This record gives sequence, structure tokens and C-alpha cells, in this order.
Amino acid sequence: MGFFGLLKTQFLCHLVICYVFLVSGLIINVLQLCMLPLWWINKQLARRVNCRLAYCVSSQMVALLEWWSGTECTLYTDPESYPFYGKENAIVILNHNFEIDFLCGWTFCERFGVLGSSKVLAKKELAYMPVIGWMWYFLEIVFCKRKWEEDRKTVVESLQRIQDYPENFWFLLYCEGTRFTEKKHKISMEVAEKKGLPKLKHHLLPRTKGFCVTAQNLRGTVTAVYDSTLNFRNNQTPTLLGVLNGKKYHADLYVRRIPLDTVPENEPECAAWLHQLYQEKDVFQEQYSQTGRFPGPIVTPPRRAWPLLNWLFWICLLLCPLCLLLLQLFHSGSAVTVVTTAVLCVAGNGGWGVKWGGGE
Ligand SMILES: CC/C=C\C/C=C\C/C=C\C/C=C\C/C=C\C/C=C\CCC(=O)SCCNC(=O)CCNC(=O)[C@H](O)C(C)(C)COP(=O)(O)OP(=O)(O)OC[C@H]1O[C@@H](n2cnc3c(N)ncnc32)[C@H](O)[C@@H]1OP(=O)(O)O
Ligand SMILES: CCCCCCCCCCCCCCCCCC(=O)OC[C@@H](O)COP(=O)(O)O
Repeated sequence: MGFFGLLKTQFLCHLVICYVFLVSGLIINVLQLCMLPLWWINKQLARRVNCRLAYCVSSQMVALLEWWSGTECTLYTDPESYPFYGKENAIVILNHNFEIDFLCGWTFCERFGVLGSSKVLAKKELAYMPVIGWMWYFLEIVFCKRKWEEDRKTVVESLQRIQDYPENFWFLLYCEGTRFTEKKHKISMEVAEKKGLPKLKHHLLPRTKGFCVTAQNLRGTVTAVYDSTLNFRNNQTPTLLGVLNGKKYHADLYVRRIPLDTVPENEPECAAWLHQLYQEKDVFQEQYSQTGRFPGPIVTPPRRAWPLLNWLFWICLLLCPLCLLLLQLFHSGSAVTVVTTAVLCVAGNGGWGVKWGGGE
């Protein structure tokens, strides 16, 4: 491991990264709150400003993936579909197997210029998470309790609210509703058997209600469904902590663009269409596990400098006061305070290094 590789595993680096993320995120949350009066005067302008504010937060995590860990994200898709990406509203259907699959999704959002406006049908618990959850509230993210009787009304209302959204957006749906595990897969296939549906090897049985209601309410707003299938090379199981430790992964994403007007409007037919789609996704995953690649040509958009520049801006802005504080401590603090601070830093760094062994 080289010098930079070692540096990336150091607790102090992680502390600085988390400090910058947390403090800049809270500043953005406060700015979003201050934008509320504009919301009543000019809603569309307020939404556009919110997209840019959200970009300042989400792109830090993208920078961590692309520039800190050096993770590569390869896109397999039809070159005829490529010009549409980022130029239209779309529903994205993604498999949910990895801790960082949302982050790879964000990376493509960034490269196609829709990161600030991207949306998701997320579980309600995430709305209470500081920084990201609070930011999502202002971005009009759609939340669900995963109890259809309670969700029916709120999800429809939230979807109808974004029908006139002024920026192009991708609306992400993890139709499986939860992250894949062997245990969940077994239960899910028992449900499939009871319902007389074909079994899936690499996916959980999709929950169809969310997709059908989204397609129904965003018809006319959204022009296509992006069927996206993600996997990582060499059976890697990437984690957020691995990314923070600078571990490089290689993600492969296969995207098929399906015009929304080819998706049935009637609910039972729409549900059957989604089940059929998951059968096809399963075939792609099987092919990937056999050959190590998805069908179709590779047309990866290059990473852009914006996430890095935004990150460097916040690092400079927020590290200056921290450095001044430390300098003050060293100047005016007693010898005991200085030594205690130094010992705590060294011990923390050492302890972290031992716990994570510089890897995941
Ligand atoms: C060019 C590049 C392209 C793409 C780039 C890729 C991506 C980038 C795009 C955007 C990025 C944007 C943001 C990303 C950022 C962060 C994301 C982070 C977090 C979000 C993660 C989550 O929170 S996932 C959890 C929440 N989401 C969901 O659950 C969505 C899916 N669920 C649904 O749609 C559900 O239908 C529902 C939630 C709306 C309602 O759920 P509920 O369970 O109440 O009702 P259902 O009717 O669906 O379920 C009951 C029926 O299901 C049967 N059942 C029972 N057990 C099971 C089982 N184990 N498996 C399957 N089915 C089961 C049950 O029998 C019922 O059947 P009925 O026949 O009676 O209906
Ligand atoms: C520069 C960056 C600094 C990084 C510092 C670390 C900050 C951490 C921030 C975490 C941001 C998380 C964004 C939300 C992603 C949540 C993904 C998720 O929770 O999916 C839920 C599903 O799986 C279903 O869950 P369950 O069915 O298990 O219920």
C-alpha cells in the first residue's frame, strides 16, 4: 500500500471527511429552511435553488466514491438510448443488493446532470436522518411506510405534487422493497410459489404497487422507464466504510430505456409487466455471473470535476475555523489539554486502524 493508500485509511482523515460532510450538510439544511419564504413567492425558482443546494451535499458522497476511492462505474447501454439520458424525466428500476448501490446511482445522476433533482421512493425512517433526510424533505422525495393501506394516499399525493417539477429528474424505485439477503430471498420465493409466479434466482419478488402507482401518476411527466441492473466485478461486496477507507471497486450498470407508453396502464397488467421485467433482469444477472459482463456495448460517461471542486470548496471553508481553533488550543491551552488532545487523536487513529485493518 502506497503513501496515499495508507493516508486514506487514517481515522483522522475520516474524521475530517465526516466533519465537513456533517457541518456543510447542516448549513445546507438551514439554507433550505431559509428558502421557505421564496417557496410561497416563486415555487419553481425555490425548487431550482433547492436542487443546487442538494447537489452541494450529494456530490460530496459522489466525490468520495469517484475521487477518493477511485471506484469505476461502467455503463452498458444501447447507444441510441444514450442521448436521452439526463434530457428527460424517467422512472429508474434498480436491483438492491449492495450497501452502496444508491451511491453508484447518484454517480450516474451526476454524470448526466440530474443529481440535484433525483428522487426516490424511500422508506419513511430515512426522512428523519439529519442532513440527507432533511434535505430530501425540501426535494419533495416520496416516502412510504411500506404499509400499502397507509401509503396509498400519501404516495399518490406526493407523486402528483412533482408532476410540474421544473428540472429533469430520475425517480428511483427499488421494487424489491429491501436489500437482497439469502433469508429474504427464500421467503420471497415461497410467496412467488404461492402466487404461481416463476422463481427468481438473483432478485426478490418485486412489490408491484409502488411501480404501478408511480407509472400511473407520472404518465405525461415521465417519458421512459430505465431498467437498470447493477453488479460489481470479482464478486466484490462493497461497503460505505470500504469507500471511506479508499478501497477501489468496479461497478457495472446495464440500462435499458423503455418508453413509458409501452407499459400497460391497467394495474393487473402493469404488475404482470413488472414481474416479466424481473424475469429478464434475472437473466442478465445470470449472464453476468457466468461471463462477467452485461449485454450491449459500453458507453460510460466520464467523471466530471464538479463534485471534486465542490468538495474542495467545503473542505477549505470548514477546515479554516477548525485549524484556527486547534492553533488557539495549542497557544492558550495548558500542557495537560494539549497532551490529552494529541494522545486522544493518536489513540483514536491507532484504534480505528486496528479495528478496520485498513480495509473494510
Ligand atoms: C443511465 C443511468 C440509469 C440509472 C441510474 C441508476 C439510479 C439513479 C437514480 C436515482 C437516484 C436517486 C436517489 C437515490 C438515493 C438514495 C436511495 C436510498 C434509499 C432508498 C431505499 C429504500 O428506502 S427501499 C424501501 C422503500 N421503497 C420501497 O419499498 C419501494 C418498493 N415497494 C413498493 O413499491 C410497495 O408496493 C409499497 C411500499 C408501495 C407498498 O408496500 P406493501 O408491502 O405494503 O404493499 P405491497 O402490495 O407491495 O405488498 C403486499 C403484497 O406483497 C406480497 N408479499 C408478501 N411478502 C412478500 C415478499 N417477501 N416478497 C414479495 N411479495 C410479498 C403480499 O402477498 C401482497 O400481495 P397481494 O397480491 O396481496 O397484493
Ligand atoms: C463525503 C461523504 C462523507 C460520508 C460520511 C458518511 C455519511 C453517511 C451518510 C449516509 C447517507 C445514506 C443515504 C441513504 C441511503 C440509504 C439506503 C438504505 O437505507 O436503503 C434502505 C433499504 O436497504 C431498505 O432497508 P430495510 O428493508 O433493510 O429496512
